[in-house]
Amino acid sequence: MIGIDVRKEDDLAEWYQQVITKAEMIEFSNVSGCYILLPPSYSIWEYIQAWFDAEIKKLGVKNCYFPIFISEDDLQKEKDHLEGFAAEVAWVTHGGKSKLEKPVAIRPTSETAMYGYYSKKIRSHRDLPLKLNQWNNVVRWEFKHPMPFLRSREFLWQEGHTAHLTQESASEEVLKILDLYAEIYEYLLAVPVVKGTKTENEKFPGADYTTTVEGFVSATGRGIQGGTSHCLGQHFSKMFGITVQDPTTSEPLNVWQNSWGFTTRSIGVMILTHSDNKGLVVPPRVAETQVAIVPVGVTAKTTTEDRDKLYKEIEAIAEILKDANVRVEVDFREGYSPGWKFNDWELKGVPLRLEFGPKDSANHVVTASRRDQDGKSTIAITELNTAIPELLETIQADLFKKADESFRTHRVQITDWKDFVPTLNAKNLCLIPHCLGGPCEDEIKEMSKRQQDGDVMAAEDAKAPSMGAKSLCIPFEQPGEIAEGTKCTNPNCKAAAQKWVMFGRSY
Ligand SMILES: O=C1CCCN[C@@H]1CCCn1cnc2cc(F)c(F)cc2c1=O
Ligand SMILES: [Mg+2]
Repeated sequence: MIGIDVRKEDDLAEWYQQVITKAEMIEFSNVSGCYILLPPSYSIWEYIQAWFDAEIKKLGVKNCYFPIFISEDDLQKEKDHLEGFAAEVAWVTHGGKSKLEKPVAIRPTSETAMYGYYSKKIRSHRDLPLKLNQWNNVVRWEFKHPMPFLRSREFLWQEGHTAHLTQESASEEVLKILDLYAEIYEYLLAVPVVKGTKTENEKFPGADYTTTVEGFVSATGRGIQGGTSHCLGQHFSKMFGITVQDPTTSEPLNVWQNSWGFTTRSIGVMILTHSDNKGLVVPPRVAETQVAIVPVGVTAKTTTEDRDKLYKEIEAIAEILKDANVRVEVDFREGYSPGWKFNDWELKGVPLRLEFGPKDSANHVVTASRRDQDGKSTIAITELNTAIPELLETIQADLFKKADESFRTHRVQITDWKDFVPTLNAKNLCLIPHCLGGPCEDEIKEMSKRQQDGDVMAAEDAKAPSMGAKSLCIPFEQPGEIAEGTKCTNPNCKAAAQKWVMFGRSY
């Protein structure tokens, strides 16, 4: 497989497509907006699943599976939140040749599939808290430009749906789940995120409030929603009649609910964050192959005996690494040069490559090359069982550090409106003192669509229809106090600023 023949900084869309196809992460299907997840990407999803599943089970969450089909009546049960989404619902209208009496929807999310059951199951406060999760797929017939992992018409996710006796119990869990989402990004994928609350404009209409982890694609300067944990309040329990008798007042009480979701979009954010012009870069914690060992110095002149001796030593080195719980592959493929093999492993994003040849054997060392940095180092074979795990940890930490520094420098505090659009155009997100008013946000989106005179549009902006900035979140970590009397940054808005809000163009 030849390498990537376009640069990330020159043509991001083409670079991204080449990385995911040449690293055999994705194959395109014959249905627009739907993609084949090949083993290299599915294995990353499995690492995410294994880690998160273990964590939510510690919280008492149980997995289940509800039907993919939702009756029209059930889907319509929750009208006001649906109205904004109706255009995305995929409907089944026929069974073979025969038209269905009533079309059934393919789940876009499972609230309306699950809460009828919740209403039956939850009779007394002793049935609370009820905590169910599904690992499944959902379909949303988006019309915006699809991008593998980031925006597809079918995607894999988990959706957690919990019911609680008290608002406190619900809101405590919402934040615990959000912390787990941030850990998936930062601990597993080495991707930095900002935790915060969605504004009224951007929250899930069916929720009291939505908390979110927001990522950043430095190549385009756009924000990206990475996972949401909603406090639904009593909205759905009133709609679906999920009530218990309050154990203290004996009055009927609508339960307090949460729902939280995390999707395969996270893999796309990881690819865009770390991968480079040599191809994919996979953080060690989610790399199926963490170390590839390539024999070197084997030429036509090498005797079969010497070659076999070298290969045996390589097998022994691989055993040392396996015993140290390192996921290692030896590359004895015939007919390919070491250089070809190096490029192939780099394309596939393997975090660490070891070379071993007659010279290394004579010196009892291996030669190590990190995927995330240029240069080579030698490691004594006797040190491998500790040095390799440490080096993988260092690679994981350095990948995060680099991405975190980049994200931090591209979150710019703005207090003067004249700086807002130019800062966006320089591929940044903007933190501004904001009044939190919805119409004001809409106006900011409009005003940031036009490029101010003389602004050189970034290459991809010139191509993509220029979009406005929307609010991404109200960061939990506010960058500072808002001085008394500070006005909203929108020059046409006379309201007082309430919070620092992170705005940006986004996916
Ligand atoms: O985001 C989550 C986490 C997991 C469970 N669901 C919540 C809210 C989902 C919000 N949402 C998001 N998208 C939707 C698309 C649709 F076509 C539709 F009918 C409904 C929705 C919809 O309710
Ligand atoms: Mg959507």
